[in-house]
Amino acid sequence: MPARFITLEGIDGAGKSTHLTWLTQWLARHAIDHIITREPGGTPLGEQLRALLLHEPMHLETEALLMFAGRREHLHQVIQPALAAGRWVVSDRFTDASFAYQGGGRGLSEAKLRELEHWIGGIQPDLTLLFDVPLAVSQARMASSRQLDRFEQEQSDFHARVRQAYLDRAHAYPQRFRIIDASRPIADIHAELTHLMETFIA
Ligand SMILES: Nc1ncnc2c1ncn2[C@@H]1O[C@H](COP(=O)(O)OP(=O)(O)OP(=O)(O)O)[C@@H](O)[C@H]1O
Ligand SMILES: Cc1cn([C@H]2C[C@H](O)[C@@H](COP(=O)(O)O)O2)c(=O)[nH]c1=O
Repeated sequence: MPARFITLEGIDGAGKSTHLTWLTQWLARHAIDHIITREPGGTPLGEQLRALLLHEPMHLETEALLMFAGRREHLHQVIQPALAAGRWVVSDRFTDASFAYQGGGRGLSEAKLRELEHWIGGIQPDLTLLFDVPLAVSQARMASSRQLDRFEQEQSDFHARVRQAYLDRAHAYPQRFRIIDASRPIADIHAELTHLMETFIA
């Protein structure tokens, strides 16, 4: 089976981390050699950029450039070598997050985002799991979590635009996106993921 590149996306508090744990166990049960990584982050430099991006105020274009700078390094150091070695890569967020947050959320033009994507030689995931929840659900989940970062602290209209941008991308790229209603009980979501992953590897 060729190595596959899978990404997990969704607004903050949608449940990505919860389902990433499940997916890691599913891959291990199927003896699929894989790595788990994340954005922003995934490399030592990327993790330093993550700390800045999540906590330091900055211009929108600086934010977008740093997201893509970290992604360039991530592709070069981690993602492409793993795929070339036959290992699956699962990334907690990737380029779709820039289109959703810097594009939909903050209003950076799609043309600029596409240019950055092209510039770093961005690849497309084979499968993108979009965990979709209404805002009220994500906000209730975030309320019970740790200290909120710069993105999580944004107003609800920001998160509404991010959600809509994700859904628009999912509809624009139906061949790789799967929209998962993540407002359901965790067991129901994992049953759907089981079916989805079995179909994906068939
Ligand atoms: N389907 C669900 N039903 C009920 N609670 C859930 C569900 N999914 C996740 N949760 C809970 O919601 C909280 C947030 O989940 P999680 O950390 O997985 O979200 P996340 O999308 O990864 O957030 P972030 O990206 O901000 O880390 C956790 O307490 C988790 O247990
Ligand atoms: C890759 C990427 C991420 N973001 C934002 C989205 C989240 O609010 C944070 C990361 O936090 P998480 O708990 O790891 O989900 O970063 C972004 O705005 N643009 C991006 O390209």
